[in-house]
Amino acid sequence: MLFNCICISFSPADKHTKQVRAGSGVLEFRNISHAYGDRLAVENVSLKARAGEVTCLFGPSGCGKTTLLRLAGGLMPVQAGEILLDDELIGGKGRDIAPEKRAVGLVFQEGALFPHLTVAKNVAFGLSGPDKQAKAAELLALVGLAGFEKRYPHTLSGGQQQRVALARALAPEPRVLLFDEPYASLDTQLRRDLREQARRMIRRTGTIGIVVSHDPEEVLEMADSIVVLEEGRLRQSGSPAQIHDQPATEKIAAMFGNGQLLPADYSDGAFRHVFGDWSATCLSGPEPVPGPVSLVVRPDALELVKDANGYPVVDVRLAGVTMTVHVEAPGGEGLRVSVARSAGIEPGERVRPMPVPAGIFAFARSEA
Ligand SMILES: Nc1ncnc2c1ncn2[C@@H]1O[C@H](COP(=O)(O)OP(=O)(O)OP(=O)(O)O)[C@@H](O)[C@H]1O
Repeated sequence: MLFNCICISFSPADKHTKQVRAGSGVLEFRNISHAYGDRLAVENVSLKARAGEVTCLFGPSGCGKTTLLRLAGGLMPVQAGEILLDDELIGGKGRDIAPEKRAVGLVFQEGALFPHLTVAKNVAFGLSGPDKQAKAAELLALVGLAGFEKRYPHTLSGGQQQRVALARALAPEPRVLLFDEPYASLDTQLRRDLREQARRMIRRTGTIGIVVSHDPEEVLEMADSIVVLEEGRLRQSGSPAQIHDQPATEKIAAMFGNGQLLPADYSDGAFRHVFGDWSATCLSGPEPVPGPVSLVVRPDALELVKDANGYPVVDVRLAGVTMTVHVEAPGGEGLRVSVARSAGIEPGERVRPMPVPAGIFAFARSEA
């Protein structure tokens, strides 16, 4: 994650802008590897981000997301592999185009605005020509901040500052917009509004949007395409639906959809575990080989059957239109189950968690 980095780099709209705006631009990472000293942070990553779309780089802390973003922005030279913008080499093979010549805009966490400049001057920074103030005003209106031109950053809320940062990044009509966890410090509703706004602007302007995030909810909401990284390697890429519905690994299955890991043994078409036996009809994806498996169980992939011989409900929490019921196995293992509020389940009752058909993921487990 890059913090408080005043680093908006771009070049004015160039001959390629029209092409990108028409929706044909692609930013491509080809076999990118990057090491800090002798420590490999990114290993042989290839991906394409397309114009008018949001591509989210997703993964746990330290998996290499920011490193890829910095390489795309030209903030570090490419050590191995190539970065191409519309088939033109911009980084790699000894050719590293300077950040200010890349037509790339960066949006970071709070603190990215120039504190001594008004909102309008922040947005117009880097623009030239007599109409730059008019253009700044137009962009501020687009991000819902008409009338804020003369204010200074410290008089704005965090969300307003981020909208100014978005307007400023968009001002020079960059071909690529890079976002590094830009809304991480803001409250949920504001984050949702700002994501939506950034998404609309990227679509409308035909910009290539790349967003770094470790928040699965944010990624599912914002992305057209998700790239999942683990320890510097690309683990899976695809649409939000593909990543959510056909996760390639146990970790990905668990990260999206609040998955819970449940060790089980698979044999004779049934999974045996601390909450009883489940038939293999619960399985989403390929059948595992018989033996130890890890089941990934999402709270909304289970139903609760009231059963005096079942497992105790130890807690019930409100979760919007649903309730989250915590069920406990004899050994203390817990399972969260999402049920309708009308289900009328109370702590102390006994229930049996049963999977909905095709709702559970199973992955081979090496240890017995
Ligand atoms: N300047 C640096 N010097 C040495 N190691 C670094 C440097 N920057 C990053 N790293 C290391 O490289 C790896 C990848 O870091 P990177 O910042 O790309 O991860 P990230 O996925 O963006 O993490 P986060 O979500 O925490 O920001 C980490 O192990 C990190 O410690």
